[in-house]
Amino acid sequence: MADLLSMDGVHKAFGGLKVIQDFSLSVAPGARIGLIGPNGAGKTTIFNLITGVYPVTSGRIVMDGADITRLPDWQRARHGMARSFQNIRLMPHLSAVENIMLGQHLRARRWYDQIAPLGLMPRNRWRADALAALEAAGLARYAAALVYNLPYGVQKRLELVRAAVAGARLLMLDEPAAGLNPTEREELVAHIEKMTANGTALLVVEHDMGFVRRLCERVVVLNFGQKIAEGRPEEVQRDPQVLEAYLGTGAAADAA
Ligand SMILES: Nc1ncnc2c1ncn2[C@@H]1O[C@H](COP(=O)(O)OP(=O)(O)OP(=O)(O)O)[C@@H](O)[C@H]1O
Repeated sequence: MADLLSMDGVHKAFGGLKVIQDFSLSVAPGARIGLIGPNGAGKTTIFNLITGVYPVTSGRIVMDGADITRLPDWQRARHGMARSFQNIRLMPHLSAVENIMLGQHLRARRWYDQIAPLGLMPRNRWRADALAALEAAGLARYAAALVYNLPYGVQKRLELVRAAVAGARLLMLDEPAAGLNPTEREELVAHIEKMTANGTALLVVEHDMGFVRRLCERVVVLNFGQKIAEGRPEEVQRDPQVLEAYLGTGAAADAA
C-alpha cells in the first residue's frame, strides 16, 4: 500500500547544531506509530518538520503522493494532517460546539462554503454536523459549555473531534497523556481508538510507554537526532541500544 506520509533522508540543523540526521519514516494509511526517545532526542523537531514549522535542511517529505517538503504549514494542513495539543489548540472562550465548527472551517473547500457569509446556511449545517460529531464522541452534553470551564481530559478529547471533522488522515499527537490522571488516560485511549477506527493514521510522541503500547503497533526510537530502533513495542523495549539510550533517565523505568 502506498505510504500516507514518508520522510526520506531528512536532516535538520540549527546553525552548527545537527538536530536530526538522516531520518526516514514511512506511515501507511491507518498505521499507529509511537515516536519515543530521551529528552532532547528530536521528537518535537520531527513533528515541526512534518508540519512545516521549520524547513528541512535536506531530505524529502511526501504526503499522499505530493512532495510537501517546501510547502508552508497552512498548505500542509490541507493535505490532511492535524497536530493536536499544539497548532489546533482550542479557543477557551468559545463553546465546545463552536470549536468543532472551527475545525470544519479548515475543511471547507467548496466555493459556497468559502464565500458564504457566516450566519447563513453553511453555518447552520456546520453546527448540525458539529453537534453530530460531539454526539458520536459521547461529548454532546458539553456542546454549549465554554471550553475553559471543561475538565482537561474533556478538552483533549474535543481537540481530537476537531481534528477529525477537519478531515485529518494523519493525526499527530504531542504527549497526549501528559497531565492526565489514570481515568482520563484510559478515556483518552478509548477515544483515540474510536476516532481513528475509520483509518486515520496516528503518530504519537509520548513518554508514557504504557500508553504507547496500548495505542501503537510500531515504535520508532530517536536518540541524538538519529533513529536507533524501530519495531513492535515489545521488541523495541528489549533492544540493547534503546535500553542504553534510556539509561539514567526517568523514562528508563517506564521502558523497562
Ligand atoms: N528552534 C531551535 N533552535 C535551536 N535548537 C533547537 C530548536 N528546536 C529544537 N532545538 C534543539 O534540538 C534538539 C531536539 O529538541 P526537541 O525538542 O526536538 O527534542 P524532544 O525529543 O522533543 O525533547 P523532549 O522530550 O524534551 O520534548 C534539542 O537539543 C533542542 O535544544
